[in-house]
Amino acid sequence: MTTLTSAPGFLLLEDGTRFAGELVGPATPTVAEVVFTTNMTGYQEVFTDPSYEGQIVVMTAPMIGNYGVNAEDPESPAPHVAGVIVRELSPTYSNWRASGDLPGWLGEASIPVLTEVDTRRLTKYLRTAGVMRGVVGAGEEPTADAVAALEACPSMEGLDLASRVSTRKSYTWGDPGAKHRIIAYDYGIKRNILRLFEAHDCAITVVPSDTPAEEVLEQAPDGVFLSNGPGDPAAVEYAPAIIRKIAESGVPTFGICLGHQLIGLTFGGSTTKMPYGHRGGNHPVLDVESGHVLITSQNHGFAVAGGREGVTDAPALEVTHVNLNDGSIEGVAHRELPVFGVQYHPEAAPGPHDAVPLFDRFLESVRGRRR
Ligand SMILES: NC(=O)CC[C@H](N)C(=O)O
Repeated sequence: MTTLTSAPGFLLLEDGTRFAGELVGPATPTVAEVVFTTNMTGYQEVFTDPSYEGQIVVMTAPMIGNYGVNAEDPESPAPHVAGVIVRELSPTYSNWRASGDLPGWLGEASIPVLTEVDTRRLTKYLRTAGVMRGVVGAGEEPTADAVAALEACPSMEGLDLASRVSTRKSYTWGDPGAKHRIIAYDYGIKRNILRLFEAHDCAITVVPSDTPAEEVLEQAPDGVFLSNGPGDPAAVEYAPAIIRKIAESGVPTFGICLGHQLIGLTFGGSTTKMPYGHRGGNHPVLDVESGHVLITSQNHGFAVAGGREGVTDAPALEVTHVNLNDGSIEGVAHRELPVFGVQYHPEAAPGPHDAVPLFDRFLESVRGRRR
């Protein structure tokens, strides 16, 4: 068990609002966009989800760390969050799966944790004022270097972080003899997506985010997957042209989160930054066709522009899912091509499994195309 050593620390938001806490981990100022997630469990999955690259995550669950960490839960090889803010960081843990403690695991990755923070006040503030950049640092008062670092921190809008986290080399996942061959564009892919494809009898080749469409089509995949990922979707400027070529070839194409947003951009739509995004495991989503409501896992700060009536400037797409809290677009499908995307996370990890059948829906279109 790591002995927790903490010193007074602070969070300073870009509008000057300050929150006091106790800093565990590196004392050098850490700057990033400050967002909150309402997941009650699954902190290791959250911290390793590449879509959280470049973000300091506030956990609204009041105690974090009490079941430790293990080798199976990470969604990628290492944590991606820039920092973590909690009400209480548990000094002890207990779970039959645990192989270590959370502070030690975050410490190894040099990720600061600001604990003893009034996370309820902070979350309510971000919900009203909107998410913004912030700096976490050591001391009772923000130091000059922390303020300077905050001023130099780029805005999330316009940032292409997907290219930063994407694999540099392609790799395979699953049994090479599996029934279906899927090529997955990696903008920041989560392991549970790969696991679910594997469980659906797929062999997956994961390719870098800028792989030319021709290279993918040459391999005659049964389906193409566009992954989740961090940053501003509109900043991944090379992606829409690639996706258009793949989609127009008739290969079934499925996108999750960033992948879904890129489908929106490919067919003429735009994306907008949301005031505070959707992050958590309890977001109600209406499946427009069936009228069923799914409780979904979410993690995004941008959305495809439009609403239930349609995707703005993209008449080729129909809206298949909408968020019941704010009416935002949660799913789109191409009216003629076998292409669809969802804003939420059917792979969960963490979160509810209501939407897992979407993988079957994708594989139905894959099978439909095979002779
Ligand atoms: N999980 C994701 O793929 C997130 C997509 C995008 N980075 C957003 O914040 O909206």
